[in-house]
Amino acid sequence: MTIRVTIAGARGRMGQEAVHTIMKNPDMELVSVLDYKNVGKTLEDTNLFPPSYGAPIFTDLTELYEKTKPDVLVDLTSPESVYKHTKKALELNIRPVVGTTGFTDEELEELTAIAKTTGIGCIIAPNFAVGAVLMMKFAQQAAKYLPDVEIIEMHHDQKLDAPSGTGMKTANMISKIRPVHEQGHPKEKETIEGARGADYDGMRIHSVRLPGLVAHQQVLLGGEGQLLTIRHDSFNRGSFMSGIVLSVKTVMNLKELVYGLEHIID
Ligand SMILES: NC(=O)C1=CN([C@@H]2O[C@H](COP(=O)(O)OP(=O)(O)OC[C@H]3O[C@@H](n4cnc5c(N)ncnc54)[C@H](OP(=O)(O)O)[C@@H]3O)[C@@H](O)[C@H]2O)C=CC1
Ligand SMILES: O=C(O)C1=N[C@H](C(=O)O)C[C@H](O)C1
Repeated sequence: MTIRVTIAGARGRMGQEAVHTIMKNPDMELVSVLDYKNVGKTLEDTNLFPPSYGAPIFTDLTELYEKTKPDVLVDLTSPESVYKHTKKALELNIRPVVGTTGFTDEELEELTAIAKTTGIGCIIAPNFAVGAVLMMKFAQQAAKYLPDVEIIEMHHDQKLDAPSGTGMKTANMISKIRPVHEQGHPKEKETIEGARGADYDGMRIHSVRLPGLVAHQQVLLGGEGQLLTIRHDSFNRGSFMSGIVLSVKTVMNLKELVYGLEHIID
């Protein structure tokens, strides 16, 4: 069976790469695009894609669903719009595969509840690169033995959210096995606010934004007389594409929300 896919965010850095990936996949068909520009036109009219890319562009997800009946919505947009898109897709019986980051814990809880009630599959993956998923899993394992952890995530300077979804997910995974405790000196004081980074259960997350970077993270685990560094680098957005393909295929057989690619690669 061919999986009918729609994409939100097709003009973006990730979206363009994902459009090519879906178009090349023999098991998938790109049936439409959700956007607020070029509405009523097709992807080829954006001048970003070859003439054969004829997927029609809609701004309203209900109309898009009625006219093109997608099985899956791949969302690669922005922290502002992703929650609304995901919720609406679940209500319309379209399975969301979400790469967009910036969800609050409350939003994730609410979407999990909606997916459970409706029985519609949904995958929210803060990082689709298999190496990044392994980095998070290895860091979680290591934190059992070295529970003093600092996370340094480094991204291109066009990124909207901080900390990154990957940084947040790493801290979340580690917090499941690491007892909450403050790190550093109990009397430490920041001379400049933010110097010690964001605080996640006592773990510090530092966000670097520079031109030239794509997506990189290192997890530092310190112990008496030793330091373990676990690092992952995405040098281009091709690194995320196999995770998107796997998610689109897997979500077809899910009946609940899965948060993180680690739950589906095993
Ligand atoms: N899970 C993963 O593995 C990865 C996740 N990401 C995440 O994916 C998201 C996108 O990243 P990136 O491609 O770099 O960002 P870009 O800004 O390059 O692309 C986002 C695109 O979405 C469009 N857009 C914004 N709002 C809407 C909307 N309501 N409907 C339709 N389209 C919309 C934007 O249009 P316009 O610019 O005109 O507003 C833009 O074209 C980010 O949250 C990022 O963190 C990125 C890489 C990997
Ligand atoms: O915005 C990006 O580029 C990326 N966003 C995701 C995140 O916030 O973790 C995934 C990857 O790091 C690239």
